[in-house]
Amino acid sequence: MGTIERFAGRELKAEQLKDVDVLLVRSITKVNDELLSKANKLKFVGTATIGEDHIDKPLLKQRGIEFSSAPGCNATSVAEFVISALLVLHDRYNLDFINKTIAIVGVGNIGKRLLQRLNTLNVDVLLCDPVRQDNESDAAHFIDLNDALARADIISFHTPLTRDGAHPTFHLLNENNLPLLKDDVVLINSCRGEVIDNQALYNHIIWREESSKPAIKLVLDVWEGEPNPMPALIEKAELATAHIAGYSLEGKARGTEMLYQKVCALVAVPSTIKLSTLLPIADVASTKLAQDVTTTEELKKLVHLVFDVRRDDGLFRELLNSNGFDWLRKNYPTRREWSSLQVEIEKDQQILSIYRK
Ligand SMILES: NC(=O)C1=CN([C@@H]2O[C@H](COP(=O)(O)OP(=O)(O)OC[C@H]3O[C@@H](n4cnc5c(N)ncnc54)[C@H](O)[C@@H]3O)[C@@H](O)[C@H]2O)C=CC1
Ligand SMILES: O=C(O)C(=O)[C@H](O)COP(=O)(O)O
Repeated sequence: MGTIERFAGRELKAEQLKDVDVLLVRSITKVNDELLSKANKLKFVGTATIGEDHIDKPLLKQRGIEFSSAPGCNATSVAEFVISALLVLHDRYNLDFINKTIAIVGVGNIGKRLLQRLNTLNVDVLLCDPVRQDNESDAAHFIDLNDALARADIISFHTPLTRDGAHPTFHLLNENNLPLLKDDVVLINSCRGEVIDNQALYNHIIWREESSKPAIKLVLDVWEGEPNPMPALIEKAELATAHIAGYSLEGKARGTEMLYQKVCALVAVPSTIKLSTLLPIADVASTKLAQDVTTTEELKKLVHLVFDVRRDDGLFRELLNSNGFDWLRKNYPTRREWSSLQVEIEKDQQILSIYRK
């Protein structure tokens, strides 16, 4: 479709965009006025990500530059990251999330996929999404944030990072509402680090320790100040990872394919490459069970056969200081989604692909 020049995500300079028609980025490239100051021919900006907070969209609109992100591309990956993490906590503390109340804050593509999986397991779920609540007629099933924080045993954040509008999410969880959390709460953030005030969270953790209160069980994939997360907060996390919740092979490939389709349309070239032909067979592509999955322990074995987040937590703690946050993400080992595993239930000779979607 044209000449391709590659660049390191954080190092792109304005001068490199002179005479460039199409710019394709990921989340670590800030597309702003300074970067586009020499972009004299730019027609399209694409980000192979769900999040758009690194893109100055009003600027692109004002300059007549078309834009596309990759909505939902790695939503399944994040939802499966959350359940993999919850199953680690089951292993460590016999914490059976299936019998707990889970609040999903932000019920969009990721929140809905997480809800779908939790519904399959008959988990009691609370939903908080004031934007949808404002705009949908049947909004009765949404509750407000403070209610969710006070009632939930497990809270998982899946909002965009926004600083304006009716319901901004910057520091959504902060020193004012952290005290609402239950004593034995599990707190998961795999959306954007800035949605939780990290300093306030750390201060709250220390306050709990000094008050001999139970520790929050913390699962953090995203951090304020990336690529330099707060070391003291890492130490307090049950599971700490380098912004990889969306890093399944399928998720990355879907994001790339979505931009490929957009650029093909832009330059009026037929799209000929199909994602499905590019994905390799998973290392563990099939397994046999004597009977269907009926316990959390059995579910844990199956889910962790595909992806056990302790692998990524171990790499993060081992290599962050020597190799760095960006290196961990750039060298992320292959990880697949549940749909890559076919499960044969011997009992009744059925071939099931559990969790196909
Ligand atoms: N850690 C990772 O690797 C990844 C992180 N993400 C992050 O997760 C975010 C969510 O992804 P999706 O669910 O696909 O986006 P989405 O746009 O489909 O859903 C976001 C939902 O949050 C809701 N929301 C907005 N403001 C809110 C508020 N103040 N309180 C509660 N809900 C609010 C929206 O109404 C929407 O329903 C992305 O914007 C991105 O920042 C996404 C993919 C991977
Ligand atoms: O899709 C999103 O939004 C994410 O947070 C991705 O995980 C970002 O991945 P990179 O673009 O930082 O590789």
